[in-house]
Amino acid sequence: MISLEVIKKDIKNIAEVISSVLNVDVTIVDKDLTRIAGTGKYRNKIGEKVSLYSAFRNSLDTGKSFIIENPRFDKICQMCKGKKDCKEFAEVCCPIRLYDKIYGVIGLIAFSKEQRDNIMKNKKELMDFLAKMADFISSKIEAENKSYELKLEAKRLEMLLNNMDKAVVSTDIHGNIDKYNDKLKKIFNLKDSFEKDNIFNLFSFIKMEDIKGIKERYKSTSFVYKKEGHTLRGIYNINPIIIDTEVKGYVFDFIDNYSAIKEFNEITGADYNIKFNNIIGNSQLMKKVKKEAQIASKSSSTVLIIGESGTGKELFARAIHNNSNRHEGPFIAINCAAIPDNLLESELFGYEEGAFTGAKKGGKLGKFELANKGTIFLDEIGDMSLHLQGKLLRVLQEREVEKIGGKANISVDVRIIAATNKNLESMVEKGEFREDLYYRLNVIPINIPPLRERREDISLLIESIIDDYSNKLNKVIYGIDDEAMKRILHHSWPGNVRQLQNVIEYSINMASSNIIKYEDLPQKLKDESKKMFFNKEEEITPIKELEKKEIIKALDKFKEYKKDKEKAADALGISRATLYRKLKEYKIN
Ligand SMILES: Nc1ncnc2c1ncn2[C@@H]1O[C@H](COP(=O)(O)OP(=O)(O)OP(=O)(O)O)[C@@H](O)[C@H]1O
Repeated sequence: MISLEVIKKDIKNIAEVISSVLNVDVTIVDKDLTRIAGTGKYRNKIGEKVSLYSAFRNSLDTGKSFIIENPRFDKICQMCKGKKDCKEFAEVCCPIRLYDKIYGVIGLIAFSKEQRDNIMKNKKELMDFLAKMADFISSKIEAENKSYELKLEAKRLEMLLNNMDKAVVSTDIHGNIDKYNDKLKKIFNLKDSFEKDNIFNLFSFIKMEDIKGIKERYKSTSFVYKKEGHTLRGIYNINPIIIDTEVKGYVFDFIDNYSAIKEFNEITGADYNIKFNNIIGNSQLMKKVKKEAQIASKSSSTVLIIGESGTGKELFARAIHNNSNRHEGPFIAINCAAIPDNLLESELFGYEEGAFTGAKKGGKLGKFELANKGTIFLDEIGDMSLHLQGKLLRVLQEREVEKIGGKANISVDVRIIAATNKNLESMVEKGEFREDLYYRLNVIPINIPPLRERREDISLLIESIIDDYSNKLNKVIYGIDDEAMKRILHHSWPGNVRQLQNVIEYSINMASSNIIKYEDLPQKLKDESKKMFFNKEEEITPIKELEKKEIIKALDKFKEYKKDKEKAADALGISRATLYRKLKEYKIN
């Protein structure tokens, strides 16, 4: 809510007009009872506060207009401290209102009988006139409010624009620059005079034909900007400003390569922060692998990670990147098996505008370009076609990328980590994988052992997975009982850690107590246990151990009952006395 002070020049003029028309003294106060305008005797008192118990206060509080015909005797005057010395013959108050808010009061004061008679003669006309004057002031307030709101909005937008990660510029339909943010000047290194320029002159990679007729956001076109030794690569979008189906202008937003990579990583939900201590495993085998990977992280040579599916190959690749001197650069992962060959080529190497039918305007940045100064993780490299293997080999040898349809090669500074669950050596023998590429990739091989070869790690992994998933699933699970653990330890874990995660997630869902029990495990795992019962290879459990386990199970089952021991003995098919004897024998409390 603005104060009348803001429009005091107008208010003073209005006070003078009223005074000269009605031949009485005029005072106009704001909502804090500060005199904003005054005529005659009150001219010298502008800026002072009027009495807290005055008629003005009454008008401000009630929002009503009134005439005090008999000052000192009127009800309103009873609280007034200046009552005794009051020289007024009459007083009129009219609030200044805009919608439901009162901004101040116009007051007329008669200091002579003649002035009072004047007021009393034309009461109605006078009140109408004052109401009109109050409305006039209100309209000024409204205009001022609007201009204040506009200023505030403009400031807000300016702050928003300048705090954006993207560089932004808006133009009219002819491309004349209108507004822009600080980031635009910064990333393109622009001189002040650029504002008078036209977007097509400023950025030659944007063509008038590109924006003509576009009715919706034109997305992710890559650009290269070169001027006076300053080069910038990135992606831009064109957003038409549409009002009532008509295009009125455009907003262009730009992100540089580095931000594009960050955006890419956010889209894929990549976890940036994997470190070696996030990789669980204390077995001798894992300790050895972690040590090798730590050494590899300090080198820039190519790493080939070999391991079955779900053993943590990507986890290792991320930890290597995060522990390397490239950790501030991007980590770009791409699964070579998940993308059809022709698309994989443009994903990896990008293409120039017009490289093929259907190619996007402005072309496309490849993952190698995006990974510049960072690491590219080529997962499932064994699934890459021989044609792409050849292109990849060239990148490894020349450290340059050849874009599809590109005239010049682009040099890149990328560390390559490849991974496979296939036996590349036998693929080489069969002619399915290029031998030269295999040797280029296999500079530092890291073999991740499958879970079945490091069963010592299983309980640690389970602990961490339980922590993780009970949080995610909002359940309180403290651990796993011996029987369930034994079953898990005997499983062959073809899906490795990923499969273990699935089994624990399932069991946490099924668990009806705070401990995962055998019955909570997936049926497939339990069925295997039955099969194992008949398997001669399996170790034999001593009868006494089986008996002890069944007794514990029965006690646990009936622990909530008053006659728990009696019920447990019944279920076990033994007498209570025998149960007590066995509890003593097996030292069960
Ligand atoms: N040692 C480990 N400690 C903690 N979590 C692990 C470990 N190994 C694997 N994981 C987890 O198991 C899952 C699978 O790991 P990851 O994707 O790294 O395996 P991968 O070998 O790359 O699998 P694929 O070959 O199928 O791509 C992930 O959720 C990962 O966090």
